[in-house]
Amino acid sequence: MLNLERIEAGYGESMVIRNVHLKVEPGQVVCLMGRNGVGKSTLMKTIMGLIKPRSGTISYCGRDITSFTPDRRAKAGIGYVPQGRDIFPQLTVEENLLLGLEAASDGRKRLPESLFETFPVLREMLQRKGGDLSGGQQQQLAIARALASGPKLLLLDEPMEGIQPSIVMEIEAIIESIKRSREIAVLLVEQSLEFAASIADHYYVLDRGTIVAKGNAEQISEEQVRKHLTV
Ligand SMILES: Nc1ncnc2c1ncn2[C@@H]1O[C@H](COP(=O)(O)OP(=O)(O)OP(=O)(O)O)[C@@H](O)[C@H]1O
Repeated sequence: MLNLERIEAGYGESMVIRNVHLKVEPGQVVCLMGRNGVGKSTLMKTIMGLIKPRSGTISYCGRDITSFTPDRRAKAGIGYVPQGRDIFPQLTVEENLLLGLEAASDGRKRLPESLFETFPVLREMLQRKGGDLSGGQQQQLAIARALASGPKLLLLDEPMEGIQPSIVMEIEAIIESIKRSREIAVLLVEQSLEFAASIADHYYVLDRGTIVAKGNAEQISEEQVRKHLTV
């Protein structure tokens, strides 16, 4: 459903992403791994349309979306949770969630009930300011906001970063439940090899902007980890 071919992207003169080919099939969880600073977030932003690739093509559900604005990509069914969450701290939880609905292509105006089944804590906090939530709750809000519009592909950039261990398990459980439904494909930037190996159908390892390893999650080898993932 998502197909990147020969993607090159960067900032100004500096080229960060080089010749990246990557695929996500419907309902799959695909993990993107790599050390800090190798270009994972840059690649996610390029998929979402926040950075224009210098060359290459991005197709989604058989359509070339390389020239689409981020807004059009969201309407086409791509949800994005950036690194650092990016919720609106001054708005209530409900207002944050309603903003997520703007990307809905089916014109829905109400938050789906299923959202609160997945994130019961958010129902209790609907009138609280986003900024008053804990880090883990903000992350849940950011994921829920991206899911509110009913995307078919969810881009999750390091959702466990900076979150206390007990909440990490909750976020992992949410990603597992998304996977079980097989209705939404997930491209997940993840540092924990253990979680990546347990959840991913496929993985890609990025090193200095290039894909240096890929395969089924059970194929991740000790050697690849040593070479490309440990600092
Ligand atoms: N806005 C920007 N302008 C210029 N260079 C940038 C910008 N954002 C990131 N970079 C550079 O691009 C490279 C890749 O950064 P990126 O954030 O994509 O890496 P990453 O793999 O996601 O790392 P991390 O895990 O630390 O977030 C780094 O060298 C970084 O300094």
